Amino acid sequence: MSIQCSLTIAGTDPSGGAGIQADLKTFQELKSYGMSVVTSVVAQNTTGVNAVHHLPAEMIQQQLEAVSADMPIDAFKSGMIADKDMMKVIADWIPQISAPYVMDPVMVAQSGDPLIEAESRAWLREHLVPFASVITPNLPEAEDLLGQQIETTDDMKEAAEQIVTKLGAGAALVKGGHRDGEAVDYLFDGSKIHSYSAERIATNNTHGTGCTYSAAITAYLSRGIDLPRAVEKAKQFVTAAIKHSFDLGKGSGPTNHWAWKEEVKQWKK
Ligand SMILES: Nc1ncnc2c1ncn2[C@@H]1O[C@H](COP(=O)(O)OP(=O)(O)OP(=O)(O)O)[C@@H](O)[C@H]1O
Ligand SMILES: Cc1ncc(COP(=O)(O)O)c(N)n1
Repeated sequence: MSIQCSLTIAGTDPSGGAGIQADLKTFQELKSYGMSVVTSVVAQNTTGVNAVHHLPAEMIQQQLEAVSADMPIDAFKSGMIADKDMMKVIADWIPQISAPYVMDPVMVAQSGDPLIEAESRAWLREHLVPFASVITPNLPEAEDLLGQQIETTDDMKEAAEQIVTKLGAGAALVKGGHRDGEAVDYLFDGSKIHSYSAERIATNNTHGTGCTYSAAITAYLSRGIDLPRAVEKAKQFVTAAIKHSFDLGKGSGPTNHWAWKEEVKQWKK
């Protein structure tokens, strides 16, 4: 039996809704063998972040080498990369890997807690973004990357295009989760804009939606599905996960990684 493999390079969430834990659940659901390199151990739950312990860059390098020396990597993603030293070892490692790279440029948790050092953002933009096959910023992250405000639909499309043409990413998916109305995301794939729309679900349980979405794109890419279609399928996956999210914890609850199976049955009817 042949199996494709996905790797996540990210921080942890012991409450299981975001970070590495969300990524591995998503890979498993989408039939890609899941592997992980931990960047930071984060003591967090649905209400916020209590403490963070960053692993030494050397240890991240050792994990990357351990996994890539032995295992096939058909696609990989990154989430929380807190500082420049970590970014550097990842940037040095990437050229050996010939697989699609999905970058979720995680900057703050939904609770507002910062997950990346302010002074390392420029390094990420200049040295890591150009390696990304696709980058998946939410609106505040896209604003930070480009240093400009994004308000209208046209601004979002233009931002996706500029992240490719000015910052050098292969493709950019600007997500509209933080706007009102329909949840619409725009992908610029280097030649055209694709839009992905879903009903906005009235829920507070959106902890880890960005992690789940980028992990789903990674899993589909690992299986050889092309980017516009991988995003389309990942959007269906994350929408189902939000729609059937769990009222767990006292804050913003986690999404439901099993829900897509029920939804798929509905779509096929
Ligand atoms: N209430 C909602 N209803 C439907 N779709 C949503 C909702 N909130 C977010 N989404 C969708 O979920 C995906 C993740 O988007 P979002 O902009 O929330 O990412 P994010 O802010 O990076 O996530 P995170 O909360 O993990 O940081 C996008 O496809 C977005 O359109
Ligand atoms: C380790 C880690 N990575 C990413 C997020 C973002 O997820 P959210 O914005 O939903 O809290 C998080 N909370 N923790």
